[in-house]
Amino acid sequence: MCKFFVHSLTLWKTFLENDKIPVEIKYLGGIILTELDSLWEAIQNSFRQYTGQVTFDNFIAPAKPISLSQNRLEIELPTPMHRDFWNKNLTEKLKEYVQRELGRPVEPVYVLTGEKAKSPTPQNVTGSTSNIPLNPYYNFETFVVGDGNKIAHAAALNAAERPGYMNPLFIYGGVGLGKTHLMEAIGNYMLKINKNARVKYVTSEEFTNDFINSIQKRTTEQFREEYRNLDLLLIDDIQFLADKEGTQIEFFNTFNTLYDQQKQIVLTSDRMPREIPELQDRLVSRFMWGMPVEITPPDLETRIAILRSKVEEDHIDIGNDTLNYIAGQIDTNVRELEGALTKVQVYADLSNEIITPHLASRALKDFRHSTKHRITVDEIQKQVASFYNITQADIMGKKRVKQIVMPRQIAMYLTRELTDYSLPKIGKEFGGKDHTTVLHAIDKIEATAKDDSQLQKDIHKLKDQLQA
Ligand SMILES: Nc1ncnc2c1ncn2[C@@H]1O[C@H](COP(=O)(O)OP(=O)(O)OP(=O)(O)O)[C@@H](O)[C@H]1O
Repeated sequence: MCKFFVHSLTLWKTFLENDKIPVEIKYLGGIILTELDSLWEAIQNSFRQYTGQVTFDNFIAPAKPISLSQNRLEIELPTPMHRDFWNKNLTEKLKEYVQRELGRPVEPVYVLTGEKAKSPTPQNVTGSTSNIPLNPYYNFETFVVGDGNKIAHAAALNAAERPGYMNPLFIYGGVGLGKTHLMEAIGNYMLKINKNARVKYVTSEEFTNDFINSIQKRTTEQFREEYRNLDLLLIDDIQFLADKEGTQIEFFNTFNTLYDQQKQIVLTSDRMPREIPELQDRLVSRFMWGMPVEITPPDLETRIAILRSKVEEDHIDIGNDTLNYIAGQIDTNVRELEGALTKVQVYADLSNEIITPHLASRALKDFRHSTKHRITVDEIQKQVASFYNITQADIMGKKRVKQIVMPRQIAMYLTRELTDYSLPKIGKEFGGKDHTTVLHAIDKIEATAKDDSQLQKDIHKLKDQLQA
């Protein structure tokens, strides 16, 4: 980079900072990336893993970051419905991702195109000690009970009414099926009964960050004080503790302290405790002490009931025939179902038409295509494991025997082929392996398959099964 250019950048940076807009500028092969650009790119990548394609295309892609200051991120959205959707479904994840990227909490502010920013509306819950405030919408009243979630719902209600009785409550299941909703419902219930209840909701990544920060700042005593004096500890996505040995030890001690005091612990995960790779046996066994409960995808009737409850709540005028149509199109997960409903509303609003099944079919015309091809790493691992008669834990573990190494490499290869995961992300999903291990696995399978017709057939069969 020439001297003059560096000087100009420095001046520009100084100018922006003096104007109280701290902006980090990076020069990447001819493109100037501000802190905001690179932050937004990282956030979009995280959302890509979290939501389905439809939600991403319709709600995340149209959002534009406008400015970033010490504690405020301004985002422009095209319609009020987009703002509602972000408020209801994406804000907490956004805050979590920003905190992870910047290492500081930032409050998002949504601005509609052509509208000036209003002050942020933090949703803090009185009495909660959480870093992440509970979402007041996630309560038992708004949770629709159906076949796939009735046991989990009953167990969650029981944990809320009789804390410590069934401990821990471990809720597991696929993406967007209501695990966080149920978990936070327990917290909201407890705070309704007693507004001074000490409730803490964090993701396992945040627990890890808090722990690491406390070591760095020499405040582990404070950390322990905070996590071990609670009435209710809610930890979301516990599977991400997988390869974090030190954090697992700390969590083990936190768990024991709360458990001994009969304080309720609620954990969610995308899989059963024993299927979480590299989770210490003593944690696996503790997670099984209470009652692991699964949430499975909702059947058609439950999906229709969920849509009805959403439109009633938001006072939206949509006929049952349209709701039935939407519910028939989306059988992936409830987050996608909500996304589809909002998409139909936005479409009707923009085209100034009333909502009918025909309009819904136009609005959702790309939906089937985009959801059908969304395959998860979990599905790939399970499918490959059962194909080769080994377990998912073998696929994610470290055993070097031949019967396991090859299927593991095939699973990594298929993940690269069938998802948009990066090499480091694949490594993480396979029990915290390095990206070079993943690259080696992919190269190995590609090279072997060239001359091995049986391997080619196996890969084809697996792909067909996964895409069916
Ligand atoms: N049974 C239900 N009734 C009403 N709303 C539901 C139900 N199940 C899920 N939802 C809604 O679907 C959306 C996704 O749910 P939630 O975030 O709890 O899923 P999750 O299982 O935690 O997903 P992830 O694994 O991606 O974190 C939320 O807006 C939630 O309110």
